[in-house]
Amino acid sequence: MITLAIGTKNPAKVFAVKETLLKEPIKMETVSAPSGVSDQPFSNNETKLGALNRAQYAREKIDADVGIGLEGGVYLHEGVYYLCNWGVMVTKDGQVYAASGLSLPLPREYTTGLEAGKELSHIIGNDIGKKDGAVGLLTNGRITRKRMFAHIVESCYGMYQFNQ
Ligand SMILES: O=P(O)(O)OP(=O)(O)OP(=O)(O)OC[C@H]1O[C@@H](n2cnc3c(O)ncnc32)[C@H](O)[C@@H]1O
Ligand SMILES: [Mg+2]
Repeated sequence: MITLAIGTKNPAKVFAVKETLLKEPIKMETVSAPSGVSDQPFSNNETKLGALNRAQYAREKIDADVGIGLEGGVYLHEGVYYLCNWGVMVTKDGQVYAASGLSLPLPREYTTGLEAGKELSHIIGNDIGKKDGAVGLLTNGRITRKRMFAHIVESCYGMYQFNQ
């Protein structure tokens, strides 16, 4: 049995981790963890760093064997803003497993607010980040934030297992 610290209280992220790793010999605990980056990350680098910071903070906070952080952001590609999503898993002995997930173009109507410094979840409203996410909205409910992050969690944990 290993212990895993989940670096967020956001239900979409927490359930993505808990449901994915349900059958594994893991004791899971959620920890409110700061990302250490902007509330609205603006690049893949910044988004990935936010996930890493949350994973490390959460793991250290409860001295767990493993920590995981998940972070959403946007980046500019060929003049269009895309959503991006990253997960990072860290271990007590310094292993780091990072994976990125679904990336989708954002419609122009949302990007004006982003450029004015607003957070995407505040532009869309309705607590979207804690529910189906922008990915859920833009895929007409087919790929929810939980499902998208579950894929990332599965990938990080798979890489962790492969290396034990
Ligand atoms: O910080 P916590 O409490 O964990 O939850 P959060 O919803 O703020 O999650 P992030 O910091 O990872 O998200 C960064 C921003 O992107 C927003 N967002 C919402 N849905 C998204 C999606 O599908 N992909 C990327 N970013 C999304 C999110 O609400 C934030 O404004
Ligand atoms: Mg946030």
